[in-house]
Amino acid sequence: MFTNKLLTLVLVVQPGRVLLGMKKRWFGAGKWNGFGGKVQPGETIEEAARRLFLPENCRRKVASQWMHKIGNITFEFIGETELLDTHVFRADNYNGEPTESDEMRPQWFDSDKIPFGQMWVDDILWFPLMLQKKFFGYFKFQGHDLIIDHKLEEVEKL
Ligand SMILES: CNc1cc(N2CCN(C)CC2)nc(N)n1
Repeated sequence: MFTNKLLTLVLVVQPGRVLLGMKKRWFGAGKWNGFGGKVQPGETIEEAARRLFLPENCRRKVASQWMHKIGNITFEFIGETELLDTHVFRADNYNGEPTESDEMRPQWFDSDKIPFGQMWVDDILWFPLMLQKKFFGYFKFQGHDLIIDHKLEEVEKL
């Protein structure tokens, strides 16, 4: 019935600010979001998260525990048989200078000025959880802007 697409999402949360990127094309274009994409065959979810977040020249220099898993959100879109199994990471010790790519335009936001009006509508629901706990989420979407059902629970372990 459903197939599962493995995706990553990396958020950099520092005291008083969060790094987001404006998606410039394809799925989710025009929305601020964390950084991520598809997990390729043969790589782990963590490897994909690093590959998609860190530029090539930084990967070797960054320790593996540099990012840690904080959430797992499954997105279902009515009428589609592919679930988006999104693994969320935090990379708080990031002290690089984010650079624009053809996919994303990075920008720092004050924690109390997150642009939820220009983000996926689920984000306002789970962002508060990512600050201190780990969480499981499930969001059923009608189109791209309407959540018709969702579950969200904090967990000790993912
Ligand atoms: C459908 N709602 C979504 C999708 C989403 N995605 C889906 C696609 N990904 C590559 C990145 C993350 N991210 C958020 N924050 N909300």
